[in-house]
Amino acid sequence: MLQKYCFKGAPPIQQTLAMRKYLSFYRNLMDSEEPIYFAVGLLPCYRLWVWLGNTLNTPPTNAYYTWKVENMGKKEFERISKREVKVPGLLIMKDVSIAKSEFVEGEKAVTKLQDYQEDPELFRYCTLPQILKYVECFTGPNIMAMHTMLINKPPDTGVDLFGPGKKTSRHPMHQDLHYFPFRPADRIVCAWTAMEKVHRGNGCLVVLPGSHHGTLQEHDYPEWEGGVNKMYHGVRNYAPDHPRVHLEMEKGDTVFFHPLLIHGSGMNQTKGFRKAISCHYASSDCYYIDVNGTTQENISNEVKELAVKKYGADSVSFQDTWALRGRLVQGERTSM
Ligand SMILES: CCCCCCCCCCCCCCCCCC(=O)SCCNC(=O)CCNC(=O)[C@H](O)C(C)(C)COP(=O)(O)OP(=O)(O)OC[C@H]1O[C@@H](n2cnc3c(N)ncnc32)[C@H](O)[C@@H]1OP(=O)(O)O
Ligand SMILES: O=C(O)CCC(=O)C(=O)O
Repeated sequence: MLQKYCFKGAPPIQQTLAMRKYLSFYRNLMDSEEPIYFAVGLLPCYRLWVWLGNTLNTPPTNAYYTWKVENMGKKEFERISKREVKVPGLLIMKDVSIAKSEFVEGEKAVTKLQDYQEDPELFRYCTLPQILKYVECFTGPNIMAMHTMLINKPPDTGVDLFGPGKKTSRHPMHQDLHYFPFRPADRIVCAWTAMEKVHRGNGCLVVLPGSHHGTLQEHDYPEWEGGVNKMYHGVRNYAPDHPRVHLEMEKGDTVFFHPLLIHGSGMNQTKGFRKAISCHYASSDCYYIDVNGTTQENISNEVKELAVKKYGADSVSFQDTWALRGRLVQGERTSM
């Protein structure tokens, strides 16, 4: 363990007065009280770790970076999934194959946290300098975090929980620009970070290289027998023989991609959940467009319907749903 945390030899740490007091407090508690008091006594420590994690600027080269990423983001995901914290505006989405099941609970029932921008712990991802330094190359200095997701791709093997291999964990091939009523496309970029090793077996991202040089295509629900998740539209026509690249990634690896890039993800054939966190950024100098009469009208209607149903916002426009959710992460909020 000492080696794992990069200690060389026995650490020459001497107890200070404060440390002695701290330890003797716990020792007394253990000696004189029921075990539950000890557990309660440790609670400030639980809060302290989170505070330390948030306060320390730990770059990916630091030996504790992986530990921190693993413990902070995943812990917050668990707390949200168990409804221990309630985050304003956040949608907790279940996979379509289990949406109506009462038997799957907690984090196993959650396929995606949509719009986590009001959760300080998760939103810290969108503000990481290590990410923003690349984002800025696309957006310029005024940066908005427009769309945030933590994706918990469920197993789709047909084992116990999810029925006989419905393949609903797949994400159809699509272009993210289909969802966005703002332009120009070249000032929008997605950062997608693997929260664990992702590979073909657990449904890594699949991309059609070069497709971002094309135009926005018509999207709709694919005709999948096992059902399709809400708003998982796919490109209607793309050349089936177009070369594909599977993005196999290590935990913490991040890919940045253009909103016209045709991409999706495969089915998760493992028994574990495949987690990734993402943010779509746009320059705050972008401008909103009217999508009525365009191929984006179908998604615009679905999003407005959802805004009415979930938030009672019946006069909200498609553009407003984005303006309300967008958060400035760097520079000035000029037009978005
Ligand atoms: C003012 C601010 C406004 C904010 C608006 C927010 C807009 C979100 C916009 C998303 C933009 C996405 C941009 C993405 C770009 C990247 C590409 C994607 O990820 S693309 C993908 C992006 N797409 C999204 O992220 C979708 C966003 N999520 C949602 O829309 C909701 O989670 C929900 C409606 C699917 C379920 O709400 P929930 O409260 O849990 O459920 P209920 O109990 O209310 O049940 C209602 C009915 O829905 C059924 N049902 C349940 N689950 C599913 C399912 N998975 N599939 C299908 N159906 C499902 C359920 O069985 C019931 O049916 P019935 O009994 O009435 O027959
Ligand atoms: O994480 C995935 O499985 C797919 C995510 C995706 O396609 C997207 O964020 O646009």
